[in-house]
Amino acid sequence: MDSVGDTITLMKKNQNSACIGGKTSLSPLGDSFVTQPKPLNSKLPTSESSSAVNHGTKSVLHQDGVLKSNQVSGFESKCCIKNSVVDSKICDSKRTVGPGASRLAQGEDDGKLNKSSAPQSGFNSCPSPQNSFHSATQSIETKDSLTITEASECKSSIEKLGDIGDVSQSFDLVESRKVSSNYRESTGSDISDESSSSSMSSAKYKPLKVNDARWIAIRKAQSHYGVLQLNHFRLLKQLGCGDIGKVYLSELVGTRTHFAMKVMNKAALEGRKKLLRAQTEREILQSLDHPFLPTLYTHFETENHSCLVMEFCPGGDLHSLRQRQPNKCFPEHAARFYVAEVLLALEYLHMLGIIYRDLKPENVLVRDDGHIMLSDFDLSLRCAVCPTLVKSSNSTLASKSSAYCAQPACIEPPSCMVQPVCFSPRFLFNKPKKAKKPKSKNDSNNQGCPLPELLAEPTNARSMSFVGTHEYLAPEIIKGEGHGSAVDWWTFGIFLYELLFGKTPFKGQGNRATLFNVVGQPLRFPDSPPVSFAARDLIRGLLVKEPQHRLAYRRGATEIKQHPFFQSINWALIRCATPPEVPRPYILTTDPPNGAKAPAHDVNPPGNYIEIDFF
Ligand SMILES: Nc1ncnc2c1ncn2[C@@H]1O[C@H](COP(=O)(O)OP(=O)(O)OP(=O)(O)O)[C@@H](O)[C@H]1O
Repeated sequence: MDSVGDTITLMKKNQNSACIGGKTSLSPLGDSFVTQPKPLNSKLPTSESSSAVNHGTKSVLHQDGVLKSNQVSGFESKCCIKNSVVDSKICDSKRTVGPGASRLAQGEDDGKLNKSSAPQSGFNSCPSPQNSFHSATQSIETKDSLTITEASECKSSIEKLGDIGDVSQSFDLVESRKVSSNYRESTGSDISDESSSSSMSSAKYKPLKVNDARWIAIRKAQSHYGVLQLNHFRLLKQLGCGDIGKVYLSELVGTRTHFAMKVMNKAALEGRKKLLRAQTEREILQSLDHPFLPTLYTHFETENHSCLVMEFCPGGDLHSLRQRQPNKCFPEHAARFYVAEVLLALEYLHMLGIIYRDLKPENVLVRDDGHIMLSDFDLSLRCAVCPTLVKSSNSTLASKSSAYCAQPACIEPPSCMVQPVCFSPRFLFNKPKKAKKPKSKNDSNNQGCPLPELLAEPTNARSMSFVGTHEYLAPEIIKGEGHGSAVDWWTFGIFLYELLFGKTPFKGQGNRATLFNVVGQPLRFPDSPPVSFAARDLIRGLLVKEPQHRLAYRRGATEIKQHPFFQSINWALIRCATPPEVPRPYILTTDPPNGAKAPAHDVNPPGNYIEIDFF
């Protein structure tokens, strides 16, 4: 095996062929606490597909990441998918605010919000909400350190997935863990040792991945090679460029399984004080197991780079997809579909104590089956969350005063960190003892058994960080008041607004004006396109400036799910719903020009390569 080192070899576009398409085979995940839908597709990857190595073929990459090959004559060196979709994000201008990103007015407007450019006079001269901006600037100035502080103060609600030393052993365990994988271990720390990174992201508690062909391929490769490294992957194409790394379409050599590999330069990260962010992102990714969230298949370090190997989404992002809609707006049914899936992803994240903080169409990727994947966790905040019974099965509020879970209060008992799937039975069978009330007519009609309602949201978490995207920033972030999970519901409202109207509601001439509008301007709807009352009502509920009065503040995602806008959504079966648009298959021709068949273990098969330097 050749060591790639700091220079990574990027295969020429027309050398390997991969085409993405096919039908979904998403695994099931219980809908919050209430439903456990049947697996959508339990048959899944065939050994036939995962072992296929065909040179001189035209290949179709299916949902499970495996190339299904059809013999074709000659070569095809075309990309039949909207290349523009995939390429359109490469190094595009970003809307994200964060350390090192274009925070507030950095580089835009007059730059007065920047620490070094005497910001306060600009803010102090403004009426009403302006004083709040003053504190926003303070937040900005201390952002990096605050982020570190909040990270170390918050005990992680995310399991710390230990490295698995024995590869073959861990591979064997995949099946047997199907049954016992209903909960995650809690950890007392959310900061792992940077030096302890390994190429193994644990499948320990990822029941959805058991039959995933990509997962199986990674496991097999790990048992064959030991720790996976950069040279076990062939980089086929740059998919995008983020604030802390570049993302490449890559192939696990000899397997024809494809991944999105995020490559980050460690020195650059360190220089820009972003090591912690990168680490947070990796740890969050490791903990996820949800149909609408990315899977981290493995991660590894080279001398200079840190690499995350994730699920590849060939459909581009919702921002690009919206640009291609008539009038650059999604029809209401399409918007409903996308926001509903995003809602489930956010709900799951909140249950894990993760506040996402960077929702925007650019971060919602489209899988080849048309369902979504929420990506990009480097701005997310982790904190503890304690599931709280809001409404018992007899429809009574368990306790108004204890209906919300304050972040610090939950750190102590490790039992706080239970998997959502454990909630339902636990509360169903341990109803709070209450004096029995005589049954009303309505109660008896109710079959006596409405499902209990739980709140598992870091609602009361208090972060002072100034992160997000200007047009999407919640007022409490701008005002520097401290924020919890309600910021995600604000951004959710902006997100729905943008999908429906093709623009965000508070956008000003520049970033600074936008921030003033968010804090001080009332919400307005354009006259066109016509949007239903229910949609506008939902947006109004979400875009309430005071987080305490915002929809979902009290009862979390459940409140939003119950809104009439989502009346037609079957939450438990949304993964079976037909997406508004399924991306056309993605084809890359990947055949070596001489038709030579590369051995499965050959990490540098013959052919032309482009050598590129990162950063
Ligand atoms: N799993 C994936 N499948 C396909 N494309 C991806 C995937 N992940 C990322 N990309 C592409 O790479 C781009 C960069 O992604 P990345 O998450 O590094 O940065 P970002 O979304 O721009 O945000 P940030 O800079 O804050 O990290 C994305 O915009 C997207 O186009």
